[in-house]
Amino acid sequence: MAVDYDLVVIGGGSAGLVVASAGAQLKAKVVLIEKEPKLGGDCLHYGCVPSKSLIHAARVAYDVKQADRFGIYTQLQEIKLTEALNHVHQVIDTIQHHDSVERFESLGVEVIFGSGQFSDPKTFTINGRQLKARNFVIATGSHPALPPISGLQPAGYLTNMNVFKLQARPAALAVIGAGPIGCELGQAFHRLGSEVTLISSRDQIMPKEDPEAAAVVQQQLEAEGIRILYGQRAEKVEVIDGRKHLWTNQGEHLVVDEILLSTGQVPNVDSLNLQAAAVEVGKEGIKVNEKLQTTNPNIYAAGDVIGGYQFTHVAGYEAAVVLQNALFLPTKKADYRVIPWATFTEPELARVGLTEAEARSRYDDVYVLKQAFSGVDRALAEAAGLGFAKIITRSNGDILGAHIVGPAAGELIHEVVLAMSQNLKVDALTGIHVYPTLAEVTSKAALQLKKQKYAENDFLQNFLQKFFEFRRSVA
Ligand SMILES: Cc1cc2nc3c(=O)[nH]c(=O)nc-3n(C[C@H](O)[C@H](O)[C@H](O)COP(=O)(O)OP(=O)(O)OC[C@H]3O[C@@H](n4cnc5c(N)ncnc54)[C@H](O)[C@@H]3O)c2cc1C
Ligand SMILES: NC(=O)c1ccc[n+]([C@@H]2O[C@H](COP(=O)([O-])OP(=O)(O)OC[C@H]3O[C@@H](n4cnc5c(N)ncnc54)[C@H](O)[C@@H]3O)[C@@H](O)[C@H]2O)c1
Repeated sequence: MAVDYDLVVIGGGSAGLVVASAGAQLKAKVVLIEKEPKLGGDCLHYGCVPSKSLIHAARVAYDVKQADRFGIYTQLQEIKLTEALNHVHQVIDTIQHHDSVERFESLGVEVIFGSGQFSDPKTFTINGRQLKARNFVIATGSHPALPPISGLQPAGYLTNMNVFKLQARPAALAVIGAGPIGCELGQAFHRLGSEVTLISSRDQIMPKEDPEAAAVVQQQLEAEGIRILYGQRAEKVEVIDGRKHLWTNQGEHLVVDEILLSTGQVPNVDSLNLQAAAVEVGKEGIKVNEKLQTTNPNIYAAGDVIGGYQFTHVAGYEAAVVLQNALFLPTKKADYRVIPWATFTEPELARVGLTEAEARSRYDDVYVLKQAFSGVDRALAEAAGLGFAKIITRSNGDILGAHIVGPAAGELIHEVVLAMSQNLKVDALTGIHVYPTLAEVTSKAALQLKKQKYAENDFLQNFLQKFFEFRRSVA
């Protein structure tokens, strides 16, 4: 049976845009469907871009407040949240040009706005049209989870979907959930003048991270004045005299002006009629195999909608895997061995590969190579000596993972990412680094393997001692 398209891509965000543009440039006939009136998805409109833009404004405010450390005395007169948010929206508008319909159409992609659904395993119906394609790609992303908190709905709450449209700064803000969204936005709002309480369901913030690295961020958040409630869950909310009263399961009672939810993301699958297409959904999202085929092999899925690593760069990587499999032979498997990510708090926290605990559960010969930023001259020059780099290796120098918490951690991690992706030994990171740079933290950490092994090797130390004694005696 002939079909109209090579690819129907559903969802115009990080994953869908890569599949659609690259597919069209490879001369496939591609249609892209987006339910919102703009392309770009969460990352551009409600996620990475607005959050990082607001974090930058917040950092400027913090630096101004801290300037007296360097003998610079200035008075911070006022912080206007709405003007900080203007910066956020200007950045979105600038990037939007790159994700414009015109640009995609000029690449040869047909763009349809609307919300459709599968009518059978080979047909997607939208705006009264039946689109038949050789392959489909579901890239519909995710939306914020709504935890079962009594009274939350009527009291009203913020999520990443509406927080960047606030018209006034909340004097007091409760942030429910201490994952990356809660920590990044909690610190940003606090620096912009809100009194912030972060509710962490665990006894540590950012539970997916190396505990020692997360503790450094935790220490900084608390030092700045953010209150963190540990091992507590928000349970009940009530509006009394115009303010939001929140109770936790430990009986803690907060009175705030706004509540920000950051309790995880849920895949966008409900309106697609996936049953008609024989596409199954699991606990985390659409079920896929290693080639990112759903339970219907002609339908692929990528990005947040399949759960797993919910990051823009992972969505882009999965899009590339899908593109190759859907347009050519389905032989490419997604490989998640070297996936980096960073949380853009200050200090930043970046990670790639295994944690120390994960590494020790798999191997007996694990080495932990650690270098504090307090031993990196450039970090001291910039008064940013908090944090460390930790590289996890095996005895033979194989790199299993790395965790960097400190200045520019999100940039610095890439040297380790390159080494891991190319299967280089940790020694490759000890090459000459420019002095004084923050990147020395990686080379100094990497050098620790040789140092630790030498410290363990009594035989070599004794041998060298005797060798030099002998040489002195015959000189
Ligand atoms: C506050 C926040 C900060 C973040 N910061 C970072 C960061 O710094 N770095 C990072 O790597 N990641 C970050 N992320 C995660 C990142 O935004 C997501 O992982 C990424 O956007 C996922 O891409 P996607 O293509 O799967 O989904 P999206 O980019 O959300 O795209 C999905 C698209 O599908 C559309 N859609 C949904 N349903 C339908 C339907 N039925 N029909 C048609 N279209 C539909 C949506 O409107 C959307 O345009 C952040 C997320 C949040 C919430
Ligand atoms: N810098 C980045 O790359 C970045 C930034 C922000 C978000 N993201 C992505 O967005 C995704 C979602 O982020 P997130 O922070 O919402 O999710 P998350 O799942 O990482 O963290 C949510 C936290 O909220 C807790 N929680 C759930 N219900 C609670 C309750 N009732 N009370 C208190 N705590 C509760 C959970 O236990 C969890 O620790 C992340 O997985 C990440 O991939 C990435």
